[in-house]
Amino acid sequence: MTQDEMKKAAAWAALKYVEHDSIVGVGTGSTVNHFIDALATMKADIEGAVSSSEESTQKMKALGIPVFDLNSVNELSLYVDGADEINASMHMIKGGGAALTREKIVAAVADKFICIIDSSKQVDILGEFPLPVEVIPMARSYVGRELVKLGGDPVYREGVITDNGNIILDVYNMKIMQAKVLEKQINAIVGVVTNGLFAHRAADVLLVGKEAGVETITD
Ligand SMILES: O=C[C@H](O)[C@H](O)[C@H](O)COP(=O)(O)O
Repeated sequence: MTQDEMKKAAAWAALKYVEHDSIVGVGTGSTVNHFIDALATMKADIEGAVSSSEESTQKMKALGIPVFDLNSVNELSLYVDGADEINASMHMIKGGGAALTREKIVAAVADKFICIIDSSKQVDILGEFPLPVEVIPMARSYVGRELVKLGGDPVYREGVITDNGNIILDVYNMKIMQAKVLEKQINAIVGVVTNGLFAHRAADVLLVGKEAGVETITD
């Protein structure tokens, strides 16, 4: 099985959590793209989706899945998204595709977060994958200096502007032992919109695509 086939297997396994007539929170990325393909097969059975990025919105609209503004939705039973890394506490690093802020917002509203990954994303310690931080452009240098004080090596992601008009700093060389603490510390830096640690809003169910099939892990 290729890595993409493992992503696809995990993504299709998430379909069974989708409730009849519901509005589904949809993440962003190559794994979620498989989920959107899967969701399209039951579009007549759901009300629609709330999207976490322009990329996912375009794909869903092209497949005929109605996309709702989050402000018009009172509750979401489900949010389905991938991750760049996830540990045994279901804490994640996300934002490899620069969609972290909208993902965090939609995930915050949802009752249940289903994380879909291939097995390469499971780690013992978070931080091998550089931690994305969305930053207001004029604060880039200041936030960079503050991130160095926290022990990281921030690198400006050249040529990337988020859906919210901001920039991304990727923080290298962080061995993240206390994800909740670090998530808060980084978010407290003025000029940071949010960071890609999802520890306060961790995953509830993890679906891992593996050679042998899809493993389900619950918190
Ligand atoms: O900004 C992007 C998201 O956080 C993605 O969920 C994450 O990067 C995983 O993406 P992929 O499924 O492409 O590995």
